[in-house]
Amino acid sequence: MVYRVGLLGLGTVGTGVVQILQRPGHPLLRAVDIGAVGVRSLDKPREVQIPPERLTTDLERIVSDPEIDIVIELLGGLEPARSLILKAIDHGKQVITANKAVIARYGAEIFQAAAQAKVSVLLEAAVAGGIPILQPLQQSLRANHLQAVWGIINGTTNFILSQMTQEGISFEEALAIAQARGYAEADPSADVEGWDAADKIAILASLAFGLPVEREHIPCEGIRDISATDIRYAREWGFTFKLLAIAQSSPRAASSAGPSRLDIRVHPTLLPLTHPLASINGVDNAVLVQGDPLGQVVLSGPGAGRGPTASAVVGDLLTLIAHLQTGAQVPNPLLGFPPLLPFSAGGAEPPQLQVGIPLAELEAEFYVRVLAQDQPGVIGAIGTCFGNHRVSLESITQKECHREQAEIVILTHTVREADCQRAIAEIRQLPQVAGIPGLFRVLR
Ligand SMILES: NC(=O)C1=CN([C@@H]2O[C@H](COP(=O)(O)OP(=O)(O)OC[C@H]3O[C@@H](n4cnc5c(N)ncnc54)[C@H](O)[C@@H]3O)[C@@H](O)[C@H]2O)C=CC1
Ligand SMILES: N[C@@H](CC=O)C(=O)O
Ligand code: NA
Repeated sequence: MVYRVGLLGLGTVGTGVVQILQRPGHPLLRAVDIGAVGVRSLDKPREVQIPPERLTTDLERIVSDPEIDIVIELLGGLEPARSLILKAIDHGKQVITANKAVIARYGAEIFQAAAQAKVSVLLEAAVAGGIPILQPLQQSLRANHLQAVWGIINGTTNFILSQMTQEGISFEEALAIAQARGYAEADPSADVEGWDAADKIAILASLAFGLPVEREHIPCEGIRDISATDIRYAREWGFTFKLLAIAQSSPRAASSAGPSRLDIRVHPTLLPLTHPLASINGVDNAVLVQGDPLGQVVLSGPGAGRGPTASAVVGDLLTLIAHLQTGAQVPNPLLGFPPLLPFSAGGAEPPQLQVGIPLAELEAEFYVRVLAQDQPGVIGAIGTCFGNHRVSLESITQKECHREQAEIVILTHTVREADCQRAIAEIRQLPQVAGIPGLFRVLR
């Protein structure tokens, strides 16, 4: 039996998929025929050889072609990717995609359509590139009550932060390298602003906690405000910067009768150098899963790039073919979008989790860098502002002084974010203060 694949998109990942399929390392892949490849331009020079009659700009035709069994969507962006996936499902095709942006927003629609059409939609490549994480969450880890998923799940930003830390190169230089290596999204704002990590944590949380996660409800901050100075000071204090995506159940307050809440967010974070995620560098990603009775598991590896991402896509293809050969359907991973996935094994009730907690209500330690006139009493004035809002300080240090401006760096104890923000607003009003260029959460 031959399985005919229709490939949509022949960019970084699409080319990697063709390269694997043209030199198959697994006998099952010899049953795969690349029947059609949808591209934007027929004349563009390619790194892989595709018979010209199989290249087409008519992507609609591929997803409705009765000869095609499996559609692999590697276009990126929301449209036409979403419509093509839905049309492929409608025509009874199995679908593989790496498109987290589409799944995070339209997962419910897509998985409902797939359930109706009795086809599978697989997306291991969409989260953490080459690291197998969706399958483990769906199967090997299912016996647990999952409590937390913390991830470094954007390769571009982890690469940029690592390069700025280790090589001392600028943000722009590091981003240009990440783009040249094929890590970044077509619009790298999605990486830099944290939107791509938010798409991925929406998918992970939906799967881990078995409930729908509205993408817009995820507070999201990117890495643009992290300067080389902050990286250096953080290092001196034993911390490193990471763009963390967090999803964790947060027990309800004793006074509240409401449901427990799902704390879900993306933001730059200072982690102690001893933290299990602190040593994840370069384009690598890592996902830390905490559950009961499991404890903690960390899966790490290459999170972006041609080879690793294509490896995940072709892994899904193998899973699909193995199932098709026995007539079985691969269980769809994301039925948690509508809350159908049980929270734990054994048919327990789905959790009553309210999704999203405003950042102001959360607690963290904070790193703050203040620029102020180098005058007697300025540290005292800053300390008083923090004290006025019940923000206790672990450390307040004057660092370097440039043209009579001192850099004062503060590390708070664990405080409510709203209190810290009120203190910061008051500090900004001090006549000696010129600005607060650095304000970041510290998690341990
Ligand atoms: N590059 C990476 O490291 C990773 C990428 N992904 C995802 O994989 C997907 C593909 O990413 P890349 O290969 O990096 O992107 P890319 O931009 O290198 O490739 C996309 C290709 O699709 C083509 N395309 C886009 N819209 C089209 C249309 N309407 N008609 C015909 N062709 C069209 C583009 O011309 C381009 O050649 C995206 O969803 C991305 O988020 C996921 C994990 C890692
Ligand atoms: N742009 C993404 C690609 C993989 O998902 C990233 O940098 O992680
Ligand atoms: Na993956």
